[in-house]
Amino acid sequence: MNDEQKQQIITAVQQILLAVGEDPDRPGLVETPERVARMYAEVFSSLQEPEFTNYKLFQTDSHAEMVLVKDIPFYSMCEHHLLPFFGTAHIAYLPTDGQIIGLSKIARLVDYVAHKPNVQERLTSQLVDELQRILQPKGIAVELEARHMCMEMRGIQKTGSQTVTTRFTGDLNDPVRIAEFERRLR
Ligand SMILES: Nc1nc2c(ncn2[C@@H]2O[C@H](COP(=O)(O)OP(=O)(O)OP(=O)(O)O)[C@@H](O)[C@H]2O)c(=O)[nH]1
Ligand SMILES: [Zn+2]
Repeated sequence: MNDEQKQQIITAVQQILLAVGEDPDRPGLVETPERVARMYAEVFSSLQEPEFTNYKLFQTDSHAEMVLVKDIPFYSMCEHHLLPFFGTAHIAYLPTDGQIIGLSKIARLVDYVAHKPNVQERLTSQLVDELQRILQPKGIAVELEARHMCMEMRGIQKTGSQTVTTRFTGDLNDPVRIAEFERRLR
């Protein structure tokens, strides 16, 4: 995020503080707009990166079984209220011809798709689309479990409710494979 973008956020936050009835000049708040600008630069960092490129692929002899990385924590911002939604991502794929990805890069991909305004369904789809582009695996399974602050601290106020989204593709879009994936998650 460049200085001009940061200044636009600072001005906007000052206006919001005024509009909600606060005094943006009181000591506790004078630095807040700049802090919020730095915070948005961080939580929306992917808007400045048009493509996820930070990954490495490796070749194994012939690993063809399901690779599952589960319980990857993520934090995102709901695009309807700009409030956090957060939880865990579980990601599995079936390698094609032994082609695998560094495990940490799967977690980095989760951060990449999470660091922009989103809805949980699109976050789920984007993970699948990116893995397909990067790995061309024989199949992909993605499950996200998340709590939405827009449903908990306001509005309907359903504290602790969880939203679960899934998407399965290729050879993992099969009842036996899905059951195996779900069994490994529990
Ligand atoms: N499908 C989906 N909906 C979401 C997500 N995050 C927030 N929402 C919903 O987006 C909807 C926005 O509805 P609106 O009626 O426009 O907004 P609202 O008046 O603030 O709605 P309430 O939350 O019901 O008070 C709400 O039902 C939210 O629960 C998400 O990730 N996926
Ligand atoms: Zn919301």
